[in-house]
Amino acid sequence: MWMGQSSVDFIMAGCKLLDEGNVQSFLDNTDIVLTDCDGVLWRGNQVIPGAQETIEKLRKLGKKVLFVTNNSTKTRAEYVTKCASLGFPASEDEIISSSYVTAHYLKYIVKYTGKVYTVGPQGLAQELNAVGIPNFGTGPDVAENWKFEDYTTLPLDPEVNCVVVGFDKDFSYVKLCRATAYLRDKGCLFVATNTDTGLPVNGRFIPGTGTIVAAVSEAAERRPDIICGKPHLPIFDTVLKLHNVDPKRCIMIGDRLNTDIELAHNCGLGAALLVLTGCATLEEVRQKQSSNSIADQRLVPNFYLPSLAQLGTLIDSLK
Ligand SMILES: O=C(O)[C@H](O)[C@H](O)COP(=O)(O)O
Ligand SMILES: [Mg+2]
Repeated sequence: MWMGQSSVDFIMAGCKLLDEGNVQSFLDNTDIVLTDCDGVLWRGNQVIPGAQETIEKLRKLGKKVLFVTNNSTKTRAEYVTKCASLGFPASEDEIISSSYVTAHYLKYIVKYTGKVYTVGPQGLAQELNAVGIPNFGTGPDVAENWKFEDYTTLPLDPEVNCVVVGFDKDFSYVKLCRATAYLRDKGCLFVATNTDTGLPVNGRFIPGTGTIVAAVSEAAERRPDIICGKPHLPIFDTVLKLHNVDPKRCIMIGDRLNTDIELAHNCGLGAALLVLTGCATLEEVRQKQSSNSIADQRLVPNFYLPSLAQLGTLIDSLK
């Protein structure tokens, strides 16, 4: 059942239901709403009921809404099209995707000048192209009648000094071998767009980018040097570069504790609101809430709602 618990029989000290008693101060302390996409606004191409209306109401209240997604499958321009088609009109600069963040981080922060071997989607390849970073690897790559000795003769491009892993629906054993061959050289940079383990699509959970990153990590016996998406800083650094916001006046609305909610803690945002239409459950929040580990406490949201629709209803109650 997607819509979370119908009633909650426990009150969690650190995490409160957003309600008519606290929503006014919640909104008064907010100028910028960073909203996650998969699991908050939509699941695959299925819009979550009430999400469009709530985004519209937030904008009517004068809040700047930014779409901050770990999804690396599209360029920002393609996200503008997707958002418009699903009823969330947005400009490119209002969309901060892990594909865009990864390309810009490599170009302008790492100042990477070589070629990239990409285990990832077209959207990521196009964002890398847009900043002038040559890359290859996207698309199907399978070997018929594979023999193990083929692995030792895989041609490696000497100009590749970075492997980037994103959401790759064409992931294959051959790609795993190529990525591993490059990454066995410790001087080759290992970059991941994000490490979400799964995402909600049309009522099912499908394996996320994190499962592909984990396969490459295990085979190469190393962890990514850089992870660009939530909860890591590069994606919020990009928000700051594009919009120069005050983190304390930002709230993060998300469906996953170890990306959306943890980002809020990592970046000192004003508050984090969890909605129960995607990955996380209240039981998970309760477990983190009652844990003694600081790492777990950083996954606890300030507020929760069954879905974004209820925030729209609360906004109506203020009139
Ligand atoms: O597997 C992935 O890449 C992620 O699960 C997915 O794309 C998350 O997107 P978000 O919830 O950040 O919009
Ligand atoms: Mg999500």
